[in-house]
Amino acid sequence: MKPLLIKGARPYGEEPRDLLLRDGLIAEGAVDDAEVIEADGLIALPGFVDLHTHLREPGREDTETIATGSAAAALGGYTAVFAMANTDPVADNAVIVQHVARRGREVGLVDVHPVGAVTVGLKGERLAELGTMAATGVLMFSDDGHCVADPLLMRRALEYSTALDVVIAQHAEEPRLTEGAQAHEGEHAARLGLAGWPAAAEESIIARDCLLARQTGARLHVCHVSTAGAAELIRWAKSQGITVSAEVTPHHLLLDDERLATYDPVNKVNPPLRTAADAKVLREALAEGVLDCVATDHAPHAQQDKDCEWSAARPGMLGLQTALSVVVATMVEPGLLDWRGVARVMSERPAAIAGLTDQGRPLEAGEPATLTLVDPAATWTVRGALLASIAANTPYEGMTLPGRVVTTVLNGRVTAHEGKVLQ
Ligand SMILES: NC(=O)N[C@@H](CC(=O)O)C(=O)O
Repeated sequence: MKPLLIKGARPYGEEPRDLLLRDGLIAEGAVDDAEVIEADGLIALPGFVDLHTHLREPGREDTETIATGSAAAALGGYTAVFAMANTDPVADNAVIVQHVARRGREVGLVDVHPVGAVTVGLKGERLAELGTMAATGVLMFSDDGHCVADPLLMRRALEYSTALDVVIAQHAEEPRLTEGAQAHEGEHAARLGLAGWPAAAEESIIARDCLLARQTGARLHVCHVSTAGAAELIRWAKSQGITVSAEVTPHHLLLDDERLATYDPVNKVNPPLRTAADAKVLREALAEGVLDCVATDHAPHAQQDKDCEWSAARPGMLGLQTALSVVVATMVEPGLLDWRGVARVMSERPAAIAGLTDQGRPLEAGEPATLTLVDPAATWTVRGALLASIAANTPYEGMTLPGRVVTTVLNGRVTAHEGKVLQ
């Protein structure tokens, strides 16, 4: 691999500096034979880490594969993704998680970390073999798409996780409170006659799980926090020294339940789009560090599962290629985060939460050459059909968003450059 010289990029948006990438690392000094990327005006950040991606393989390769999802990730500036376990078959055993990891390595565009299921078949009845999966390198377990609703099962999972030194990521949704739920329980759902998904369904599980994390000393991670009350609970738990971390999705930062008026199922997602007041609190909580990181919850769905009546549509939205731009629009442009802050919420914190040691590293000599170049001045118009995912269910269709990922580098190798994936 030839050395690569990135000329004039601004690490973390600060003073321009040349970055020499050699043998997979950021190096000191200069070389004559380096390939050059002119990066005047571009911002260099550590490669993004997504703790919450649905890659759909095995089982729904008609909507996404590990190859197409990895391409979308690289184009979105990501260098590592955590692939959720709600595949078919479910990733609840060593064979499936090893298969996902191996396919990720074969594709080679992004580090693919399989998430193991907490319970067998995501059924919430008995624990999956967490230890066997952890022995293959699984760092995070989640029944995402489903809540581990049984408090005793959740307690046991947290207890095992401490011995295995892994994270349990909870999809916080008390199922009895969301039976038949279609949208955030509030004014807009009421007007459309859609059954409500109350904030308390999310918040009651978060409160319970924080108490269980305190009891067990485990590392609890809360997926896709979507309400103001949930952010308050996380704030309280952290103030008590409970080891809890939390993510927020780009769509919950930008969009709200006024979108329901369109009656377009592209806006159907789990947890649902909440109120504008919730979104504002989430942005502030992310800026403050109460919420640790941004995670996409990239959830590709087939056209027939989205272009149908609301109640029949599957919940979920694409997110990998639009995440950075939505973070720029919601956090950077309003002055809530600077580029150091973007590095924190998109890369450093998610890497630390999962326990990755080769991602989210400082842009300094001797560190892995794993980084993303962003053009802060560019804008682009989102077209679902042009995204790398097989599915096209983006809620940002036709929107012009600020900030564009120009180049992604994983261990010294360019994986995406100017909108093209480089294998
Ligand atoms: N987040 C979503 O809206 N969808 C997720 C699973 C889920 O959480 O329902 C999916 O896998 O499609």
